[in-house]
Amino acid sequence: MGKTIAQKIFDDHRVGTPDADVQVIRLDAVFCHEITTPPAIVDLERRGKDRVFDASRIKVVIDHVSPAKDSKTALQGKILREWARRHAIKDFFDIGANGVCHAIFPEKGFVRPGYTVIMGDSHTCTHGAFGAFAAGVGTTDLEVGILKGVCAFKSPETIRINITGSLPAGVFAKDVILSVIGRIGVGGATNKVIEFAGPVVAAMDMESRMTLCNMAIEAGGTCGICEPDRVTVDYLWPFIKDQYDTPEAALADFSRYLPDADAVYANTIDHDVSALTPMVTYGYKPDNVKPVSEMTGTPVDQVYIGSCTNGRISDLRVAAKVLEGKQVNAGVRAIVSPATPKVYAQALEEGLIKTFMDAGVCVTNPTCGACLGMSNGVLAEGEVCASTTNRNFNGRMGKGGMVHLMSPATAAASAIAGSIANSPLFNG
Ligand SMILES: CC(C)[C@H](C(=O)O)[C@@H](O)C(=O)O
Ligand code: SF4
Repeated sequence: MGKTIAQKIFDDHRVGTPDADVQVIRLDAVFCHEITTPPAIVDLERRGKDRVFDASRIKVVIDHVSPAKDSKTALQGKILREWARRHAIKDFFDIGANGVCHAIFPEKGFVRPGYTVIMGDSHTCTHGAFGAFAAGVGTTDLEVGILKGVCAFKSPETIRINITGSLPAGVFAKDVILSVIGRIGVGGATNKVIEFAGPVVAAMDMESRMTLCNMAIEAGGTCGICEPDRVTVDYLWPFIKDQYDTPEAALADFSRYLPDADAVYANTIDHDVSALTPMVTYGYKPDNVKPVSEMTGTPVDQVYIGSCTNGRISDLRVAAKVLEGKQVNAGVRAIVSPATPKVYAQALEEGLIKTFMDAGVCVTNPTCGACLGMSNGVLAEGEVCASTTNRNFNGRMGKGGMVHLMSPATAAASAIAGSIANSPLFNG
């Protein structure tokens, strides 16, 4: 019987019985940030188990509230910092070098096709864009992962979503994933892996694939996975060139993880995007999705462009293209948070930061901050935010605040209009 990508990865990493419903797998990497790792560290210390399975496989960042905004967040950073130092964890990214976890770890080349990765963060699914199995876990699993380098998962069932047709101009990966979630619902992939495939995904760059996989969890998915291909190899080449003679050799190696033609899926969905228009959410669930044209004119108080979904350089380029020579509406405050220092530096070099500043946008340091309503742009009661993030839960960006999820192009256009608006990049 043929196998899916996740099944092949599990086959490579399984410790113990292959047929068990719950399978224990070896971990290639454990990622950590300052919100969920400190409780695991404190508990491990309390139990006399302050050890790590392999310091070189643990990657750590302070990203959610950075710089610290109060004594509580300062303490979270301190616990993580001291732990990383104590265990000689080399890959630790602190103020000045830190960025949003799901942007900075791929950028550093920490994720490879076939890898298994866990993190105490629900959007760990992002890393599946590289053909890896990457899942968010709770404190107990994180502790076991840190200590022993293994994690238990139910045998992965997979939904295959073939993105077919061709993407119209001005319609982006964010619109695709919003339309997919709108179609299958917030529970549509519960406890399943989503394989994103088809010609549209094959034509996407790695950043767009990360945007797709990032929101797999918003449909309940454990992980979103893309097939490793030449695009994956080219992105990773600087990090793997010592391991392989040629990119072709790397590709041949990674193709071990391609799904078999007769792989067995829980469900296969063909999702044609040829007639897709820019999408936006309207309620408090990520599957409350409509075309932007049906929400045009909805007033917004704040526009936020950033996060692990859409804070990468390609996102900033699109936003800057829309904002070039324009002004942010007087009734709106607009915030851009480049996701990593590298993204920030690149945006500076390309003049994107100047474009944002000239338009009246506030550019912050790389951090999650506003995305989860913790700092750098928290909404007041009753306020509305047009946002490139991934969650529109009630109060997500501030108690009593409303969030509309959209692409960077739509967010930038909404900043200019002062209300939800289609970008001029889309001429539908
Ligand atoms: C803080 C962390 C636990 C949380 C998550 O797991 O997703 C955060 O990143 C979020 O997006 O809400
Ligand atoms: S940017 Fe937002 S969604 Fe992503 S990890 Fe940070 S808080 Fe979570």
